[in-house]
Amino acid sequence: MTKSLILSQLTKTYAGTPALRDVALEVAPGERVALLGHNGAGKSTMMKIILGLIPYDSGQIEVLGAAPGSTGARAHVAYLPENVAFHPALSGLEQIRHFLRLRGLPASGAIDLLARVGLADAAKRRIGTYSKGMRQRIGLAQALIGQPRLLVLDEPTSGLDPVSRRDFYTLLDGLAADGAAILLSSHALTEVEARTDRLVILSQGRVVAQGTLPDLRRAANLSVTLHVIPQAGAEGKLAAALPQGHMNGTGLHLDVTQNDKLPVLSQITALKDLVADIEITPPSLEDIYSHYSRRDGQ
Ligand SMILES: Nc1ncnc2c1ncn2[C@@H]1O[C@H](COP(=O)(O)OP(=O)(O)OP(=O)(O)O)[C@@H](O)[C@H]1O
Repeated sequence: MTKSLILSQLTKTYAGTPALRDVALEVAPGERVALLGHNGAGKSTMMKIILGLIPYDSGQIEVLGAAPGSTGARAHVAYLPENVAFHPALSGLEQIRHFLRLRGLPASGAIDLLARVGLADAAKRRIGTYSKGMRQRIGLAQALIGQPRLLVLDEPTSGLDPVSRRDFYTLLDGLAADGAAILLSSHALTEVEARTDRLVILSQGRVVAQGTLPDLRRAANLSVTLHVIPQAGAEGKLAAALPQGHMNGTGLHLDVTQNDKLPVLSQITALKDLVADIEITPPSLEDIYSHYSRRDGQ
């Protein structure tokens, strides 16, 4: 399948300070990819290069089979910047009509776009009276103009409440199901874990990990937490049988490596007269993210 976005060996330096180093990344049609990274990791720089807003030093980049910023690429790429700013005196409807006219499209499509982002009722109110989440949704309506085939979204859910976030991801699911490729940056690890297909972790301008969450979890080989809840009165015997753990208020806590997980679990199951229950907690995305960021000297 032809990829919607291909970056290879992409390098960018600002006045001697490297912002992207040898970055390789591909996004396929219908794929939702989350770009994660600490402040200053290079996420916005990568997005601006994809949009053709700033030049890069070396490497290759193909956006929908064309050069970034070329007419061919721009016709089908949508961008939602981190801080969207609109004219406060215009209503939502006037603003979207204006964007449609700029793209040479009929202004009559504005109300449908506003309805898709849940702003139909507020369409005639001035943007100056909108909440931050509503302004973000105007930005999203603007990004949906012209049925884009690649969406580049810089922290699109920052400032949105939980219900608006869920609605936003539902909208993205529909776009991806129709074949749009989506690249979004975020610091909200839990939500991207659930709502995207692949994670790319940038650290100091380098891609330090990419894959599905299970891929990253396996590669990071972080420990799994086991919480063993003793039968009433069996706390002492359980602690003696599993000296590698430590007792806390509700049970015995053990951190085990992936390799030790099954042997330790069978050791615990053999103690069934002492054990009431076991809870197994795999490493979270936060743990995995810190692991890769630390590995790169953070
Ligand atoms: N115009 C610029 N001139 C000089 N340095 C810049 C410029 N823009 C970005 N940088 C530097 O490039 C690096 C990458 O910045 P970038 O904004 O791409 O990071 P980011 O991952 O988007 O960060 P954040 O999560 O804070 O938005 C940082 O060290 C930043 O200081």
